Amino acid sequence: MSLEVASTVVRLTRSSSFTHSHPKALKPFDSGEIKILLLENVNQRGISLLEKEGYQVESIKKALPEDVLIEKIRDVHAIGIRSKTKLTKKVIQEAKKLLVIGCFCIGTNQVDLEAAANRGIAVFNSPFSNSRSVAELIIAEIISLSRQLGDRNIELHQGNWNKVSSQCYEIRGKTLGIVGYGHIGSQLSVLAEAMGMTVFFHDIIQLMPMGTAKQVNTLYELLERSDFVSLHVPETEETKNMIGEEEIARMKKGSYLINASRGTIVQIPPLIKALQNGHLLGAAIDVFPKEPASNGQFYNNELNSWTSDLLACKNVILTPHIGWLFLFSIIISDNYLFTKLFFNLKGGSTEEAQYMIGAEVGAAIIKYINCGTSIGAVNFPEIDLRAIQDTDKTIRLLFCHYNVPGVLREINEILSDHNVDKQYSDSRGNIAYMMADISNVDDQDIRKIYETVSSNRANISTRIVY
Ligand SMILES: NC(=O)c1ccc[n+]([C@@H]2O[C@H](COP(=O)([O-])OP(=O)(O)OC[C@H]3O[C@@H](n4cnc5c(N)ncnc54)[C@H](O)[C@@H]3O)[C@@H](O)[C@H]2O)c1
Ligand SMILES: O=C(O)[C@H](O)COP(=O)(O)O
Repeated sequence: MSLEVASTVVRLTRSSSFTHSHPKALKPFDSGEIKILLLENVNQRGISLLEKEGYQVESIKKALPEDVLIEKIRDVHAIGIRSKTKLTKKVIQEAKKLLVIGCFCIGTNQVDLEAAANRGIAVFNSPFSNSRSVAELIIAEIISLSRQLGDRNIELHQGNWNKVSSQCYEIRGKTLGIVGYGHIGSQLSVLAEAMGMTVFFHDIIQLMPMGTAKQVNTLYELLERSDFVSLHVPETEETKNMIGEEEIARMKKGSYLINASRGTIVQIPPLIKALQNGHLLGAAIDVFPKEPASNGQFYNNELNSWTSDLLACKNVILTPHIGWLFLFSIIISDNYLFTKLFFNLKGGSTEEAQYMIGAEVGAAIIKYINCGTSIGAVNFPEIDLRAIQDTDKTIRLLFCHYNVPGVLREINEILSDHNVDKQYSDSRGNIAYMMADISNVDDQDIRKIYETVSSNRANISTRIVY
């Protein structure tokens, strides 16, 4: 079998018995050939799962610059990233062997999802493994802002005893406005109500409120009614620059803004102005338009031109995109509140969230490579079939193609000499994906099926697992 075919073929472990039918454990045709690149310090759980499959796994702790990424991605069948790695159309076009992208996080805005789908590359993420951790951080920030904890902490670390109660409040009875009432927003809603807050939320879809929370019709209505505004929308064309001068002006005088969603949602210069002139009493910002690729002394005006102005504002909590992490301790750096995080080895939510993400996304990558299962993909038709039983000579054809009329008839004509045990097909936009389990296929027929299907006019990618 040629390398080209081999790399698109996965072998099933065959059982010796026909009488006791069991699902076949799928194994890569030559697992040593499946190369996986993991970036941005993916959790060990994910690494171990992939290594256990026999894949060649390279794990790098940071995000890579585009030129290095392009060099590396050419050679791999799967890539695992987090929020910093930009998989643009340009990068994806270079990824000639890539089958699957695993986002070991919630957000998928860093990937050109359409470009990936057009190349037959499925993208998976972990939609809610870290939602609770973000919601808990927001509660900590609401209390910290309300009591000016960040500033008091900085002052005392500098030897300055400044016991004040002016403009420090309880959060009980205050109003929280949540923009984006998905996994995180709704968790936050429950926690905030338990702390005695009144919750309003705004979302583009009608959603069932948790507890006694109320959905409001417009963003402006939410901004005008809330003492605290917390943003939990994904980055989309509609949410970019969502909170600017006009929106901040609509916020109540003396209110607070919290952003742990994406750095492009809030325009920082008008926020700085509102903090300087006292319209807002404080802000907590976890995400920034530009973020460094790795840890280090990178948070300065070179990164974002307004950084020093933001650092100079009172009652501003700045954290390095750690919404999902468990806030373990707070220390002071030279001139601003800097949160130092420790992975909580005694069972804090950090380890839990990252372990769950590693397990979930790692498993999705394996199932896609070995079985073709695309359930949970964010850019791709979602299909699966029952496991192949241990009958001999059954293969699974995985055919990703453009959604054009007549293609399935053409493919089924190719398969008509064989017995199609089961078949499933679905489409999403112009991309369609078909899975077919075909029994009684001889070894030489596998190549023939692969070659005829992959040369179909609508072919994007064809794989066979057996
Ligand atoms: N800081 C962090 O470490 C961290 C961690 C996890 C997630 N995030 C970010 O938080 C975002 C939200 O996460 P989630 O899991 O709650 O997502 P989700 O998809 O469950 O919920 C997002 C909600 O926003 C709504 N929405 C979309 N566009 C909107 C708009 N224009 N106006 C109002 N509502 C809109 C959606 O309908 C949905 O209900 C993620 O996309 C990610 O970017 C950040
Ligand atoms: O999208 C997410 O899950 C968060 O923004 C966290 O991203 P990270 O894994 O890069 O920290």
